[in-house]
Amino acid sequence: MLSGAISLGVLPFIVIRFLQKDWIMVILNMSAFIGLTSVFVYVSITGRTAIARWIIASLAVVVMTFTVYLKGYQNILWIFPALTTVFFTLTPYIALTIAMAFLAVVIAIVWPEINSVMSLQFFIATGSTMLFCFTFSYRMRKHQDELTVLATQDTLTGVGNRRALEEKLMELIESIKRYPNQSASLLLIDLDEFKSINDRFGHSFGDQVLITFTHTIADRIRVTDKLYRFGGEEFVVIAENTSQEEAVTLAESLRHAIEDIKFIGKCSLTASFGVAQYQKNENQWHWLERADIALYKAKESGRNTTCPAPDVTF
Ligand SMILES: Nc1nc2c(ncn2[C@@H]2O[C@H](COP(=O)(O)OP(=O)(O)OP(=O)(O)O)[C@@H](O)[C@H]2O)c(=O)[nH]1
Repeated sequence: MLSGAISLGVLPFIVIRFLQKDWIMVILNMSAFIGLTSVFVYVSITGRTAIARWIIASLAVVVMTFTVYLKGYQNILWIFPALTTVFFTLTPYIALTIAMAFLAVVIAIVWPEINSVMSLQFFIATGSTMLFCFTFSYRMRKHQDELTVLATQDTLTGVGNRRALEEKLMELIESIKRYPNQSASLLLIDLDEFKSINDRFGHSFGDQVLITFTHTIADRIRVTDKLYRFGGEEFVVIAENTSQEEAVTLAESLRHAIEDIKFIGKCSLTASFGVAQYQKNENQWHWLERADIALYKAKESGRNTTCPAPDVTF
C-alpha cells in the first residue's frame, strides 16, 4: 500500500520535471516510480514484505538525498516523509540508525546554504520528528509482541495454546510435503482422573498440578520438540524427526516421569498417551483424530498407558 501510494505521489513530479526539461530529476523520479511500482506488484503477488521494506526505505533515503543535493535547501521538506517512511518500514533501532545517517548527509549538503536560525529550526524539527517516530514505532512493536504472546500462549502454564498448536501443525505439514523424508509424531496426553484431584484438593491445587506437569514434560523433551495445551487437562507434544516407535518410547519415558512427580504427600498423578506419526496426505485434523483414537484406547485399557494410533490409508 505504501509503495503504491508513494509511486502515485511521485507521478506528478515526473510530469513537472519533464515540462521543465530537468532531465536528471526526471530520471531520479522515474527510478523511484519504477522501483516503488515493482515493489507494489511484487508484494501484491507474493505477499512477502521483508525485502520490500528495505527497498522502500532505501529508495526514500537515496532519492531524497539526491533531491536535496540537486535542488538545495528549498527541497528540504521532503526529508520528513522520507524519515517517517524509514520508521514505518524498518525496526525501530535500525530505522533510528539509518535516519541519523541520512540526516547527517543532508546537513552536510545544505550546511553552506543555511544560517544559524535555519539550522536551529532544522535540528529541532528533524529531532522531534525522529523522536516521535521512534517512540511510536518502538511502542507499537512492543504491543505487537505482547499481543502475539497473548494470542499464542496458555496463560496458566505458559506453554503454547491451541491456536499455536494449529499453526505449528500446518507449518509442519507444509514442510513435510516439501521434504517427504521428514517424519514427525504427535503425542496426545490426557491426565488421568484429573477431576478427582480438583474435587479432593481444590481448583488452585489442580492448577499447580497442571503447571508442575508442564515443567516435567518441558524438562524432558528435546528443544526441537514443542509442548502445547490442547484444552483443559489435555496436552500435545510435537516431536519432529521422530518415528512412531521413537515417539512411543518418548511417551513411555514421559509417562514414567509423570508417575514420579511428588506432590508433597497429597496425591499421585498419571497420564494416558495416544501417539500418531504423521501419515502422507493427511491434514492436521486427521492426524489429531488418529492420536485421539489412540488416547481413547489408552483410557479404555485402564489409563496410565501409551497406545499407538491406527494406520489409515488416504
Ligand atoms: N484446576 C484446573 N482444572 C481444570 C482446568 N481445565 C480443566 N480442568 C478440569 O479437568 C477436569 C477434567 O475432567 P474429565 O474430563 O472428567 O477427565 P478426568 O477426570 O481427567 O478423567 P479421565 O480423563 O477419564 O481420566 C475437569 O474437572 C475440569 O474442570 C484448569 O485450568 N485448572
